[in-house]
Amino acid sequence: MLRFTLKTPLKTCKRTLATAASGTYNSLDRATFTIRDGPVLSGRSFGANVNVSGEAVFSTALVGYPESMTDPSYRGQILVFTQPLIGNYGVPSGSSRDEFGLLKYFESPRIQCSGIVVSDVALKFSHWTAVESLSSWCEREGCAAITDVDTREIVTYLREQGSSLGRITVGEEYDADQDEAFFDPGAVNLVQRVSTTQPFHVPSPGGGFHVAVLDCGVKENILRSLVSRGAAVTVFPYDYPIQKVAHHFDGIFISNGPGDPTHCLSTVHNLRDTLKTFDKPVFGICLGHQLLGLAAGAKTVKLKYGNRAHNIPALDLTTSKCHITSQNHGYAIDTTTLPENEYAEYFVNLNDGSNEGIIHKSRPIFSTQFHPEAKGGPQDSSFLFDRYIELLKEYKPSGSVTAPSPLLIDLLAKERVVAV
Ligand SMILES: NC(=O)CC[C@H](N)C(=O)O
Repeated sequence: MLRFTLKTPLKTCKRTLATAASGTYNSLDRATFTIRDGPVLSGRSFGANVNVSGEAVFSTALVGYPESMTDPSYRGQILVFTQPLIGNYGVPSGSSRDEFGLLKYFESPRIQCSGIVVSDVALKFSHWTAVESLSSWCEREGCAAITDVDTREIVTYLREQGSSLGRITVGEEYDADQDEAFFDPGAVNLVQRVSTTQPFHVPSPGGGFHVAVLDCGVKENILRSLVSRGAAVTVFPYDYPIQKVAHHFDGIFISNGPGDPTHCLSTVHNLRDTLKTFDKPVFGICLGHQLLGLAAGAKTVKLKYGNRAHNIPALDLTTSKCHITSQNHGYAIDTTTLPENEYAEYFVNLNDGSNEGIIHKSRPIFSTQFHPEAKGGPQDSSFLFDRYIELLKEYKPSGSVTAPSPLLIDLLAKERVVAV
């Protein structure tokens, strides 16, 4: 007979009563999840004692809640998980760093979404990396969290009605008069809230390349994907006039980030200016892809309810190979507006036909709507980072020195400098 011994004992969050073992949450405060002009669901609060509102979005990913919740692209959103049981492997340490000095488990130093909605929170957790429960993490970080609601009803509604605003209210009953209290993250520039406020530098051991990263809310694993492959990065605020320094670098990278890309018109302007003369490799991911598209002259559209999952098929139109990809976006490039003389569609989404990438017809410039850094997985498309590194090599003049000078780099911060 097979016998399991748990190496890590099951731990229990502090508010658990005996009833939690039988799957009820009577020990938790009452809470309400409300969709504007939509369903109102009663549940139990297991996070911070705060009322929040924002865009209600759903993710069908089965794993990766710590990574998703710390991904700056989720800023201003209430994340509904379709995976019914969330929290069972707890939360890893937010201060652990890897060999590059980057956050080992989180995608940024804090929880970025405003709230989370789950069907069945696991009040007991077990994992060798876990240091606390999902509940205590949410409580400590000020993230609202509601459980014991039917997430199938929410997702059915969002898929039919499209993107909607939602609210989590703790303790009190829903009050229809508060409708004006719904915060619409699409109406504001969220990138300025998550971008570093000063340039910072992450060296790469043995790195022969130096890439300028435009930080619109960059994930740690994007930086790791670059520095682990030999490209040191200097990360600039999203609206930094990159055209003034681009010639010092071997390539430019444009990061992911929250909200509507048309709020970042200064970045679009700077990129357009840079691309007039910068003839080295450029790579963009998600918001970075959309900003590259806008700089190229294309337009972006808001999708009905977006794509958030870890198993979305994207077809590479240059090879006819399909890759399973990780995604988190609500906007997309309208390929009918892409200037055909310069750019071609690179990848297309096999579920809904939306654009998943663009590629320049004669220059080393490409971008993807999906996430090749994929944290959480799958890592099928990580080869795009290898391709970018190959391009950096190909376009680096032989004998050229990686700049700016080490002296200037020493003066820069070593990690992102966040607005308080
Ligand atoms: N992950 C991202 O970079 C998201 C891009 C953009 N905010 C969108 O929702 O489409």
